[in-house]
Amino acid sequence: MVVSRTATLPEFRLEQTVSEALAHARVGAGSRLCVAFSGGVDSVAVLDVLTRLAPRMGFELRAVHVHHGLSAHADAWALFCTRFCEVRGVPLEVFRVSVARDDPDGLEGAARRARHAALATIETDWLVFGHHLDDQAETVLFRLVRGTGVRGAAGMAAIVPAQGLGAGRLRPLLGCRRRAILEYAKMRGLEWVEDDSNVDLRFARNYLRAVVLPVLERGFPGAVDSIGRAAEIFREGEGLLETLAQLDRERCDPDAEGTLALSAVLELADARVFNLLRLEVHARGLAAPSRNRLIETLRQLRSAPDRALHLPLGSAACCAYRGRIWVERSIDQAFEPVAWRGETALAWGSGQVVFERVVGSGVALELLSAARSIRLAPRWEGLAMRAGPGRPRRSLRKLCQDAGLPSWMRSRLPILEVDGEAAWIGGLGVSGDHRCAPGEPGVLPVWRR
Ligand SMILES: Nc1ncnc2c1ncn2[C@@H]1O[C@H](COP(=O)(O)OP(=O)(O)OP(=O)(O)O)[C@@H](O)[C@H]1O
Repeated sequence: MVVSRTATLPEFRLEQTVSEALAHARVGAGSRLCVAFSGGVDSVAVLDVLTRLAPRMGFELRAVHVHHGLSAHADAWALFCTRFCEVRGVPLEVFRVSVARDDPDGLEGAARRARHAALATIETDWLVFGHHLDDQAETVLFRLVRGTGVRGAAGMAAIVPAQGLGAGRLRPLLGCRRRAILEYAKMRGLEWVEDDSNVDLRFARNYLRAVVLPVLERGFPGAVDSIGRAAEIFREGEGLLETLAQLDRERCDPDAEGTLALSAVLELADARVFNLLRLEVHARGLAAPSRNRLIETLRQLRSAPDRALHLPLGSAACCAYRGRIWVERSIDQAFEPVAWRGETALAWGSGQVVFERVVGSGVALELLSAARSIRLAPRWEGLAMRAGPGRPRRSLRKLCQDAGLPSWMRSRLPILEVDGEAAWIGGLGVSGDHRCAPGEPGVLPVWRR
């Protein structure tokens, strides 16, 4: 969505901005909206506008307030939110979260994480936030000074459609200046609360908001608008880079396991390899790797394309083995056993294991139906398996050596454990004792990394 920006904002303009954003997101009769309601002026303004639009547009409206329990005023804010919503007949839910004071991300970061985790549990079509253009500029600057790429510099999106089970996210005021929202709130005679932590300059974001941005705007009038516009251009750029990465991915012979042909990857220009690896990392929900790590990874891949490699990429790792390359969560993840009750797929680390129904191959369905316990598990003490019918039982270490699997892969292999026995091992195959006879129905696990 292209964000429309307004310098001065009489009452009707704010309402128009919000209704345009709703129209872009195709919010209409029957849509469920839930305002993330802090009680601050931004979410107060959003909730006020939406309360007036709801009867006209026919959407359902409610609100949620997250009580962090950090400020001495936290109870008073929750009470304010409750009253504000009561008067307008908007159902409000108050979530209490606990925030660790010694979190490595700092208090601010930990509170944000706890808030987002609570909001992610809300069942609604759209979560609506009060972020505005000044917030956008602050976010972009914050990321730039801390180090970011095109995705980070794109700041926040006005519309983030729902993915999977989660709600979509709407920021209908993203094109409005903070002062225009204040003006609106005063004109409507609204009340709001001021978060005392917003003035604490020890917090990096507050310092940017209260000190850096005003100085910048004095020297460069229009700086906030320019940063907002740049963010939109970065967002377009991000979309194009993603498209390019997807095209490159297709050229690199992707297989069902999510691995790519290393030779095809190495034919790409360096910047395209970095772009492709960034997409692979992002697709697994992991933090973007630093540029230095990407440069080092590519250097090693180019200098030893035949070696089994496990190269750190921040919270991810780039793995190369027998001409294939893939990205996965870095080695320090813990793999926990998980029961299989016939699901079509189970998560495994940053990937998953998909269970395909087959005939004449895979694990015999008859054995699975008669089993008392079936789990997907990491290796266990004394684990042994026959690589084929009539073959000797071999330890996991020996099986991996026979198959040329590097030792760093052993701890992460998914194993289908049927009544305490390995029936299938990811990367190695189906056990000779569990294999399906020709013409018989079977289940073939496929490990997508
Ligand atoms: N305690 C809260 N409960 C519910 N919603 C909240 C709360 N705090 C903030 N929000 C929502 O998040 C929006 C942005 O708030 P604020 O600018 O304080 O957070 P931020 O930390 O800068 O942003 P973000 O959480 O998106 O990173 C608010 O307008 C509101 O919609």
